Amino acid sequence: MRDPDFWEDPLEFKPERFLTSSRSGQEEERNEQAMKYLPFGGGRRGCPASKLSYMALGTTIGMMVQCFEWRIIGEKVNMDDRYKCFSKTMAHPLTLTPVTRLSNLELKTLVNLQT
Ligand code: HEM
Repeated sequence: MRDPDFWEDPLEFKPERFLTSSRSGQEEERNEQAMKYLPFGGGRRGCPASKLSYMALGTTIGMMVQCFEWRIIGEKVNMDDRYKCFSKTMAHPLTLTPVTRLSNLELKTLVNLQT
């Protein structure tokens, strides 16, 4: 994932690196980018729910951050990784404890708004 042969500044958080131009003549660049980032697989057996998931992810992550403080064990997250089958995974699985930021009343209101 963080291989400098494939990524410029591999250790920097740069989500804009996945933005591609929609202008014609950039198809090769778009295809290359598409093969670098494959959270939903690709081709005929790629995830059929990728668009649904992208829509849900923003809300889900937003609520996780807004409603909970995520406590870790220790001072900082160990980002070492290792290969597991075909993909990389965390060498030391992350354990988090969610601590609500909201009062019970606020939580109930939020749940009611969503149903
Ligand atoms: C963040 C959420 C999700 C991720 C990261 C994800 C990722 C994946 C990946 C990597 C594959 C294998 C693709 C391949 O072999 O090339 C896959 C397949 C599949 N996913 Fe998802 N998926 C997500 C959500 C969902 C949801 C919400 C559904 C259903 C509502 C779903 C339904 C499927 C199905 C049916 C397949 C099998 C497609 C096939 O074999 O033809 N996925 N998904």
